[in-house]
Amino acid sequence: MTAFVRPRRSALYMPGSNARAMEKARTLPVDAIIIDLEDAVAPDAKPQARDEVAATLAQGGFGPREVVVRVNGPETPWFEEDLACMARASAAGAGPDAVLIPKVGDAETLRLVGRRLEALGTPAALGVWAMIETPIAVLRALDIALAARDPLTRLRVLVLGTNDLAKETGARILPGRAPMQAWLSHCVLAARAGGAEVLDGVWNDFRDVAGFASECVQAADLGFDGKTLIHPGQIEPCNAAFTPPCEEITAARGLIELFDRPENAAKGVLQIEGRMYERMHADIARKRVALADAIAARP
Ligand SMILES: CC(C)(COP(=O)(O)OP(=O)(O)OC[C@H]1O[C@@H](n2cnc3c(N)ncnc32)[C@H](O)[C@@H]1OP(=O)(O)O)[C@@H](O)C(=O)NCCC(=O)NCCSC(=O)C[C@H](O)C(=O)O
Ligand SMILES: [Mg+2]
Repeated sequence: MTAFVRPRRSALYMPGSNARAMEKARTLPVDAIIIDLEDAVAPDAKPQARDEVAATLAQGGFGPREVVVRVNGPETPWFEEDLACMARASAAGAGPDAVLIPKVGDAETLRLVGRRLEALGTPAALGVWAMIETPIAVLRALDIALAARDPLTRLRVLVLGTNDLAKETGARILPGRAPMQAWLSHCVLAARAGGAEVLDGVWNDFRDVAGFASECVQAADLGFDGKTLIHPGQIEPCNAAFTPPCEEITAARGLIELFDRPENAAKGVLQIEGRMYERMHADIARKRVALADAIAARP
């Protein structure tokens, strides 16, 4: 049986106070949208934005796009009502697919969120994503990611917050991201160890499409499942970088077929045109084919 694959190549943030952006999101070729109630919404506008987001969710119309709402953090005065509002929407069948918790500092925070969701009677379909965007979160990334194994936490995806990381550490945001590469790779490793997916941070200079495209390729090379975005102009280069190329998928199907042949049933290793392939390469090929098929099945 093939596991269900949900492409998360591109996840576009938009302020929960921007009705035009949320309307536009219904037509954009993006895999996920992240409606923000945290940093993109000014403190005085938060209660109204929360109501508008609930109304937008009730209208629906997002099709296959995964819908995520970034709530304010547990230490803020808005958290309880943000979470309660999403729990009510979810119970009414009009909730997001997940809530994104900002500035998660430890696994206990995720258990606290899980317990609140349970207490609010939130359907199990509502998942949790966690932002890794503080020095302590990067240092504890493994512990946080391992929380994905505890069903109480509902944790599915880690999301890097590279702007907050730059703010907290003093590291510069440079092309190629040398100052942050070790942290990025550490978070990818942690996510894989815990069984969560992991999305890269945003590229702020949204008019620089070439620079953005090369950062997407870097993120895919590092092992991220996708990247978070701030502008619709970033969607297509991002999807392109995280979509397995046709030639790769043709070769992957060939490799799977070769290992599946009866005459190769007892073989652990094959050579094709001077290159070694083990069964682990067929496993990688199966994953890539499953992702490509899931992308191709999108409307
Ligand atoms: C950055 C922006 C403020 C720029 O907006 P704008 O000046 O309106 O751009 P354009 O004129 O080029 O927009 C063209 C059309 O596209 C629509 N649009 C723009 N952005 C979005 C969007 N994000 N989602 C959906 N639609 C969008 C405009 O409405 C225009 O449409 P039309 O009317 O048809 O012409 C803006 O892009 C923006 O607000 N971006 C998101 C900002 C945000 O959410 N920031 C918070 C998350 S990022 C973060 O916090 C990262 C993390 O926590 C960390 O620490 O790193
Ligand atoms: Mg942030």
